[in-house]
Amino acid sequence: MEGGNFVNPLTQKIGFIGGGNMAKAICEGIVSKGLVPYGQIHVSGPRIHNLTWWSERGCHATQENGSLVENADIVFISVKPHILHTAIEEIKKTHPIMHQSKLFVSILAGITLKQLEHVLSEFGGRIIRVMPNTPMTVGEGCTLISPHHSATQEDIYLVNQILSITGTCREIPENLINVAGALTSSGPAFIYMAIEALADGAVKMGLPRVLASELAAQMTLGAAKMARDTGKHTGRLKDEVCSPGGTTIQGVYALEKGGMRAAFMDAIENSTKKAAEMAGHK
Ligand SMILES: NC(=O)C1=CN([C@@H]2O[C@H](COP(=O)(O)OP(=O)(O)OC[C@H]3O[C@@H](n4cnc5c(N)ncnc54)[C@H](O)[C@@H]3O)[C@@H](O)[C@H]2O)C=CC1
Ligand SMILES: O=C(O)[C@@H]1CCC=N1
Repeated sequence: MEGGNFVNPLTQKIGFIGGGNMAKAICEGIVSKGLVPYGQIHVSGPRIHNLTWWSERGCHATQENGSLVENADIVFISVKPHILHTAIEEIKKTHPIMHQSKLFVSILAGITLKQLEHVLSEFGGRIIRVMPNTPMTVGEGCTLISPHHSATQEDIYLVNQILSITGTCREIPENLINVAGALTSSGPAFIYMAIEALADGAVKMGLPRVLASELAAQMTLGAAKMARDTGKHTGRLKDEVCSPGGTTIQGVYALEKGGMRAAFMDAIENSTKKAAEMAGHK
């Protein structure tokens, strides 16, 4: 699903168990597009003073994961994967029974639908596993979604609606979510490193830092749009930049000599393997 211009605001209350980087990115993305106001967003975390980012904006913050789940219609589980059990146990302690069936959306790397089903079984809720990325803060997210069989068509539509307003949202078989997530969710870190390294090179050659960083980011944005929108193979786009005996091919040679392609491939392999390890699969 692609984000469109017309926004039909949601009436549902959206909750986040864990108010860290990724939860903030989703919150910023959906509020800035007008899908929900801050006042319709709930968040929980172990220390209330760590939730000031949320309360300052008018979101409802609580230290109790149980009351968060009770108050929200859709619950994004957005803690670190190793905190999942603790966070869910905290709900059970204060709210062993939920009076309404909830929609749980896990953004946890590695954790499978089977594991989520097991952990959340007592709540009888519907479950969707997603893999978002932080660029949704600026409306250019790339989210993957793998619904559990407990999720209804309405649930899937709703979660698609929420996540596609901040970029794209693509349904994917669960067996591909670790590798696709390595590309889309970890990938931004790899690209930031590339942007930083390119800017460093320009600084080394005398360009002021601020200008180098700004130009590197804008250039990357343009190159990404070319790769996405022209329909041309990236190899052809590269060839169109490389004049015979020109400047660019000298840089291409340096990257090939430095093993740039193999390094990026290794990065995706390592991140994919780590996601499987997090689920307990070696
Ligand atoms: N950061 C990213 O780019 C992406 C992260 N994810 C996933 O999102 C999840 C969160 O990652 P980040 O936001 O980066 O981490 P983070 O460390 O910024 O956020 C985690 C939050 O959980 C809170 N927390 C800790 N214990 C808790 C508990 N018992 N109950 C409720 N909240 C608790 C922490 O105070 C913190 O605010 C992870 O599972 C990660 O795999 C997925 C895609 C991208
Ligand atoms: O590094 C991580 O584990 C998380 C999941 C994908 C992006 N950040």
